[in-house]
Amino acid sequence: MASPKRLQGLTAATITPMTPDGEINLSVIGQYVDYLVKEQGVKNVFVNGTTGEGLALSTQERKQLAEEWVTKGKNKLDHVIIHVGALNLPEAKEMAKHAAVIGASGIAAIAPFFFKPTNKDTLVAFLREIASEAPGIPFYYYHIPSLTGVKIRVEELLDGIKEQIPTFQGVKFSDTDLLDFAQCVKNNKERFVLLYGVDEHLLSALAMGASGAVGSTYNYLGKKYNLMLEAFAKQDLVLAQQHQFCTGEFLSFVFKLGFGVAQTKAVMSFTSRIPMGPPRLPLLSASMDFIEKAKAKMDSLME
Ligand SMILES: CC(=O)N[C@H](C=O)[C@@H](O)[C@H](O)[C@H](O)CO
Ligand SMILES: CC(=O)C(=O)O
Repeated sequence: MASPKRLQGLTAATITPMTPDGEINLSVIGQYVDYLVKEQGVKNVFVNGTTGEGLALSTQERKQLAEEWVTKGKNKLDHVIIHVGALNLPEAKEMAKHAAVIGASGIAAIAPFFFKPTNKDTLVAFLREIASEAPGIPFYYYHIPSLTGVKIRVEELLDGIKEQIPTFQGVKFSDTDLLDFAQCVKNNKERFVLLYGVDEHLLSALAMGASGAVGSTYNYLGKKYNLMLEAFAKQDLVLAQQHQFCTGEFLSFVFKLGFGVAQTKAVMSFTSRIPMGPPRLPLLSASMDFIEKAKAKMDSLME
């Protein structure tokens, strides 16, 4: 699926569907692809990331999911990016190689977060080992310091990275440091794709020059966010704000109830009517109370 087109617009960070007893459920992924494309207008996916509980899955499960997304996305999706980050290099490399073999459009990796890289050079050395297993497809760095604890600034990381990692293509920037993000855009807009990953702040990142966005809420609010991207492209800031405020109202509401990957699975289940199943421990399923309230709020906003 090597796509000549540069990644832009919205990318859904996919949820990993599970059966009621906690096995990965590959059988609904075909339906999931159709839902994203037809109902949300989202044609790019980021598989096995945070939302996909990638770090709670075995390597075998991650490879099966990657294959299913690539297979079912053929001729429907523009980009299938596989997150291959792991705490150990051998498995990360194995998944990178596998992603290339099955025809993924790109790979991404987070920084390892148990033994952490303490400086830019060790992080680049780690990422380079992974990227070199998939020399024919783009590599993206997934920056999510709130979860990895690795706070090396992306501005610094990008300086000279192409010389070290020839397939380096961009960053999924899941942080609220918009100064760091702006510096990345300023220094690299022509060379790299800079994807913003905090959905509720996307409009601010667009103002800073983001190339696109990767996030969990584009699974079920993609249509709204696409309207926002359109309004922004037409320089209709007032309309763009209205769309950001609408999705923001939903998120602000669910944040107060307690919101994370488990709740995202529940919201996607009632929005798409595709059963996403429970999350895997240590995450716990969303409560019935959460589901009822979140659904009522969604219905009131989308009518
Ligand atoms: C921590 C986390 O999961 N971040 C996601 C992507 O990076 C976002 O898409 C959020 O889920 C979203 O912005 C809602 O807070
Ligand atoms: C949100 C996001 O991009 C991820 O789940 O990895």
